[in-house]
Amino acid sequence: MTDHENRHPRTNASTPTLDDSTPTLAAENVSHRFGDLRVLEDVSLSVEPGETVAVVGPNGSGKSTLLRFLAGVRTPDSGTVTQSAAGDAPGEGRQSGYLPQQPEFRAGFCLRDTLAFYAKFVEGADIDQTLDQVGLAEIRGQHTETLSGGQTRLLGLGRALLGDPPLLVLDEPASGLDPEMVERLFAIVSDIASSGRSVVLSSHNLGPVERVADRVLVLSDGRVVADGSPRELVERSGAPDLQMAFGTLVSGDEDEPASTDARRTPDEVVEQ
Ligand SMILES: Nc1ncnc2c1ncn2[C@@H]1O[C@H](COP(=O)(O)OP(=O)(O)OP(=O)(O)O)[C@@H](O)[C@H]1O
Repeated sequence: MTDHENRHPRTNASTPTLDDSTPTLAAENVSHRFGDLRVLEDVSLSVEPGETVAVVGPNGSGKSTLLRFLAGVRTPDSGTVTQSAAGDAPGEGRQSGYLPQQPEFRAGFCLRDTLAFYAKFVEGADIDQTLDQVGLAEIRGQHTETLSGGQTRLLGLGRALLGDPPLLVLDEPASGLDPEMVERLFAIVSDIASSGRSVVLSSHNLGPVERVADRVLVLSDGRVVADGSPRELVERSGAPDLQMAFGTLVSGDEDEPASTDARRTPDEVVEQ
């Protein structure tokens, strides 16, 4: 995503409303092709205020493509995406924050100046508090080009959090983070959701997803093959936990007991 897209996301955003029953985000029958490749087919999704929805699935199943559409930085071939800032969630004026899978920042600027640049486009952003929230306060003076992959992702998370938007769309926010930061990241997500904001994230970290997500959408080859609470999906698959249920859910064999395939860890599925 370009800096321009980050500052001026294109969405079908509707006028913010005070009606609590309005979903923060609604996607209906989203389909998309890249040339001959069908990447998404009839994906529908609704996210309520305060809800955390995780999109999971194997590599190439369409998660990032879907999240770009949900964030409003790209438009699908067909279907609609509507963002509606509902209730009294904070962040009036900015409907969503987006963390792309590979956040990029201009070299030669320190972290604080970088967030200060983006904060100019956002009402009520607190740069120091945001740097503290994502665990980068101590290196606020460091230049962006000297950051590790995980630190760059945390800075991207900080950019998405600026101004407390009512909707956060986070593409693999935990990728490349050490175990402590993974826990911190999912704790931040929990805090955000408990303050009434909505989060859609994609992740291969199914342990934290099972603990934090209210709903899990499982994509396989661009289709939704399962959608439910972590507990529902685990029970439906017959596996002991979401990580073990993954293979069964992706293959659509939920009536079968957890197979050997289901016992592959997400990492094994990812790194095939
Ligand atoms: N710009 C593009 N042009 C052509 N094909 C694309 C493009 N972007 C993505 N694809 C293809 O679309 C499919 C879905 O990609 P996407 O990045 O959405 O998957 P993903 O589920 O996020 O994967 P991962 O877990 O590896 O990040 C893949 O087959 C990918 O190669």
